[in-house]
Amino acid sequence: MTCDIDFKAMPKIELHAHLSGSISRQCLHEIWAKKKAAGSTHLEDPLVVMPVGKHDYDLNTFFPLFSSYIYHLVDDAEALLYSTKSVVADFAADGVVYLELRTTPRAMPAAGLDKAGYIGAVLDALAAAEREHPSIRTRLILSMDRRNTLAEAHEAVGLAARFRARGVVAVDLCGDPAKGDVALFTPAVAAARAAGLALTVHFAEAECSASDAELDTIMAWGPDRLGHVIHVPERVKRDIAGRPGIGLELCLSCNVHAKMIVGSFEAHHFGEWWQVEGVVVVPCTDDVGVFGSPVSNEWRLIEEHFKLKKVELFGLARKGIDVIFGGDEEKQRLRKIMW
Ligand SMILES: CNc1ncnc2c1ncn2[C@@H]1O[C@H](COP(=O)(O)O)[C@@H](O)[C@H]1O
Repeated sequence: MTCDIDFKAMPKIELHAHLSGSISRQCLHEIWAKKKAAGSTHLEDPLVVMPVGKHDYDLNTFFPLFSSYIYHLVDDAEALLYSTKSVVADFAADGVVYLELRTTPRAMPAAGLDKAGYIGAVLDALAAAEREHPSIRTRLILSMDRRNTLAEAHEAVGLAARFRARGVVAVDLCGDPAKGDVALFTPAVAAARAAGLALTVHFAEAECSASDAELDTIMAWGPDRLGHVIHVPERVKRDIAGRPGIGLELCLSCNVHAKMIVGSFEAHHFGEWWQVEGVVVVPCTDDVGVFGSPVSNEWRLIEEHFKLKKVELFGLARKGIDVIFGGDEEKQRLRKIMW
């Protein structure tokens, strides 16, 4: 028997959403159609490149979507503004009342935007979207990419510090888990901490990124939140559970569709973590534009596969407020909205 919750109407928070991966195919198509009509793109229609209903991207086919397609399509200020506003509108329509988007600073030479210009434009778009959708508040996290050099990582941290007053709250480490050595980023993480920024890190996403050395390095950074948290040995699980207040951003549909876990939803480690004392589990979408499951559907899947009762679902959703990076005032606003 299922409970009768309207998961779309339920006020929700979303803390792990990559901007470029959250753009809907329809929005990408609209951007493409406009460019095509103006004769300014030779790219194929996104609805051909990423057919509607196709969500089975694995880690080998997923990352190239950005470098070989989406970044070439969303490559100017107009497309960036349009797509960012569309992402926020989609989350707001899905009942999200607080959204932390994350993005990797990237220059857009065709638009004359350097990395700072890119972040400024994203923040402008978030502010405009909030004016159009007053139910939702947004913050921005800047991602360091595992393929970055240390200098590039420092640049991302510097931008995060520079744009703090405009709503950048944290830094993230993301990117292809098969690439890079996270130990390289320790000085950049220290700089982020010194600047008062929060820290969230993609953690044990793939077997190849779950070596003892990598997990120990990341845990030594003292992350506020961890993303994915899949290939975690018992020893490290105990370490996580021994850090009260740590947030776990778990992305069920992403992990299932990308075959990052063995088995389907009922095998997801959400089932293992959601009741662990002190740990705050927050269901997130990761890349709703690619994996196609809005956060309302992630909650529905949780209800379906883990049989949480209504009071448990609402309690879990509200608990997520404790681990947002948006500050006390925002937490208070959310506690009023979320029962
Ligand atoms: C399987 N889940 C994931 N694991 C690791 N990194 C991911 C990711 N999903 C997205 N990204 C990272 O986010 C970038 C796209 O958004 P932005 O251009 O930054 O807005 C991707 O290039 C990748 O580095």
